[in-house]
Order: sequence, then C-alpha cells, then structure tokens
Amino acid sequence: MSRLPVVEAERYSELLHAKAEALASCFTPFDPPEMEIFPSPPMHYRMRAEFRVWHEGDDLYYVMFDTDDEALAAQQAAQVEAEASAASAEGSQVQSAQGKKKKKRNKTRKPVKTVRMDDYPVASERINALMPALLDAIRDVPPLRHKLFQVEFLTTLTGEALISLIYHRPLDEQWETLARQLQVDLGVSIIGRSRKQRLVLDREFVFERLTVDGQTLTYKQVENSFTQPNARICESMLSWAREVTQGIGGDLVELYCGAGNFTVALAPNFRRVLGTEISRTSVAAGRFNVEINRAHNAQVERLSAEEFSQALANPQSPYGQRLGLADYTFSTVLVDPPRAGLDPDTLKQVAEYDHIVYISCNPQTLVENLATLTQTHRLERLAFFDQFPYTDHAEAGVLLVRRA
Ligand SMILES: C[S@@+](CC[C@H](N)C(=O)[O-])C[C@H]1O[C@@H](n2cnc3c(N)ncnc32)[C@H](O)[C@@H]1O
Repeated sequence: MSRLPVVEAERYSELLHAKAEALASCFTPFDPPEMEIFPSPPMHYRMRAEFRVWHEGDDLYYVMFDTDDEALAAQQAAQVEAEASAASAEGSQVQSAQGKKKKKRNKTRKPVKTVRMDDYPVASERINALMPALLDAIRDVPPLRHKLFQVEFLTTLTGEALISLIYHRPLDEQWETLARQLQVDLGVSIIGRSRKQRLVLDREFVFERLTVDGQTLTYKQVENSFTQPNARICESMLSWAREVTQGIGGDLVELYCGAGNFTVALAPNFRRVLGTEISRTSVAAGRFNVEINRAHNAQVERLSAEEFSQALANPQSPYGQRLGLADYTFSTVLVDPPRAGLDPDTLKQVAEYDHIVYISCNPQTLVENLATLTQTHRLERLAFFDQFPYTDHAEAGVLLVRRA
C-alpha cells in the first residue's frame, strides 16, 4: 500500500465519510455519542513538507519514499542519504574504496522505491510555488547544491515561508553569502544545517495566525519542532476544544502542550491554565505564544508527563513547589500525546480529573486508553478531524466526563 497521499479532490467527500465510518466503529464498545466530522480542505492542506534531494548529472529533483513499512522507510532514507552523498560529489569520477564498499553493501538491501516529486498537491500553495523556484535557483550554483540531501518547508496561512537546507558537508562563508541572496530572491527565511552545524540566516520561526471561534490567535512556530501540519484542521480542533470546555470553569492542566497551541486557545474558558511539555524549544515558543496572545492566566512549564504525575502526587516536592501546584484546583485535563498514547502512570493520573479532553493522532492507542478511562468516565463528545486526507491516519478528539 502507498504511504504517499494521492489527491482525489472529486472523491474527497466519499473518502472522508468512509474513513469516518471506520473510525466510528472503533468506539462502539464505549457507548459513544454521534461522531462530529471535521473535513479538511481537499488540497493544499499541509503547511509543512520535507523531501530528499536526488542528484542526477546536472539535474536535481525532490523525492519521497513510498512504503507502508516504517522500518523500511527509515532504511531507505539512510540508503538514499548515502547515495545522494556519493552522487553529489559532483565532477568526481573516482570513487573512494569506502564508497565502493558502501555501494556493495547496499545491493543486499531491498530496492529503494523513491517517487519523484515535482509538485506535492497536499502541501500548501506556497510550498508548491517554492519547490521549483528553489531548484531553479540552486541548480547551477554548486556551493548551494553540493551535497544538499534534504529540504524542509514550513509555511503559514499568512504566506510566510521558512526553508531548511540540509547538507552532507560543513557550510562556509561562501554558502552563507549565496544563501542570503537566495532568501531575498525567494522571499523566505533560510536555515542551513549539516552535522553539528545550524546556520539561521534570518529567523528560525514563522508566525501562524489561526482563527478560533472568530478570534485570531498568533502562534510562533519554530523550525524542526512539533506543529499541527494541517492549519485549517488545527483551527477546527481548537474551536471544538474551546466549545466542549465552555462553562466548565476551574483550572486546566495540559500535558504534551507543544508550543501552547491549545493552551492559548482554551485560556478564556478557565481561571488558570498550566501547560506542560518536554521539548525545550516548544516550551520557549509556548511561553512566547502565551505572552503574545495575552493569555495572562496561562503558564507553560518544561516537564514530562511522567514528571508531572510525580509532582502532582507530591505537591510539596521541589517540582510541585516550583509549579505552585498547591494553588491550582484542576477541573479538567487536556492531553494530546504522541502516537504511543498515555503511559500507565499518566493514564492513572488523567482518570483523577472530572473532565478529560483527549486529542489523539492514533485511534488504536486512544481506544486502548479509553478501555481504562471509561470505567470512571462517560464518553460525552467524539470528533473526527481529517488531519491527513487520502491516508488511513485519523485524528480524534473526545470529551470524557466523570460518571455520577
Ligand atoms: C502530538 S504533539 C502535540 C503538541 C500540541 N498539543 C499541539 O497541538 O501542537 C505531542 C507533544 O508531546 C511532546 N512530548 C512527547 N513525549 C512527552 C512526554 N513524555 N512528556 C511531555 N511531553 C511529551 C512532544 O514534544 C510534542 O510537543
């Protein structure tokens, strides 16, 4: 099966409803309410995309890997990286003994299935415009194309764009001078990366503006850190979460809060909000986003979900005191974990709140966690957000309320 989404805009509605039906059937053991369905735009919905760069003689183009096997995809990535590195040693017809050895080893691996990507209809229009423009601008400029093996695009609804160029060689002053000109020519910000090197020429972030329930929220999104890929679906998720928590009051704790995506949007519904997150970069962006959106009742702290469970169990511990846990009265928890879902301690802790909002990018682990949570809580709201059209992946949201 193909991992790469194939856009079939005219069939989008049919595919959406088939996926919704399959998803809804996962929740039947939990006596669910009717599932709310939030469609994506049928095209140009992904605000970020990354491609490998394939060098072929004087030409270069983007490729992606097409397999449903994650391990194979990772292996292919490593293989193509090695090959791209060898191929981009342009002009050199002499292969090193090491290079020959590498090539021989690769022959024993499964064949790489790479797909040439001249455009990417699921990605934003800005990414589609930048894809050929970037290649045209660097094709005949050896210092910019030499050993370039990956390109990452991060764009926004407001039209901002940041491009990361990733190399198998150290970046020097000549690269920097030419990349600075490239920024101007393309109207983007550029970051150059190679082993142990990260050159931020202008800035390492973009500003996204999302409309939530008629209100515009501004989010700093930093390169190479988590952001919801589908901006319109993100707006739907934020509006839904705001609606289902309206009138609850009390305090909200959020685990896995990233750069404060939900923290900022839900702050008006609560007396105070505490967002927690493990990534240093996301925590810094989260604090910035709290400030810029004047969510003065919210704070973002760096700690893992596991550490938070420990702190909550002992509010007088150093962590508990630093967070001021004794001053909170949490009525609600919002979790938005990675695909693995909640670890056993976090699951136990989450069951302690009267209201649970669970946003999940993996229905399988959500269902596993619901088997525990529905022993104490009833499933009050259920939503399907089509974050990843034309794939089997589904994003779901549930509201659980403690049983009387
Ligand atoms: C699916 S993302 C959600 C981020 C955020 N809610 C949003 O909407 O952008 C999951 C987040 O969990 C963070 N994370 C992963 N493992 C964690 C852990 N054990 N404790 C706390 N945060 C974790 C990741 O850094 C990532 O930001």
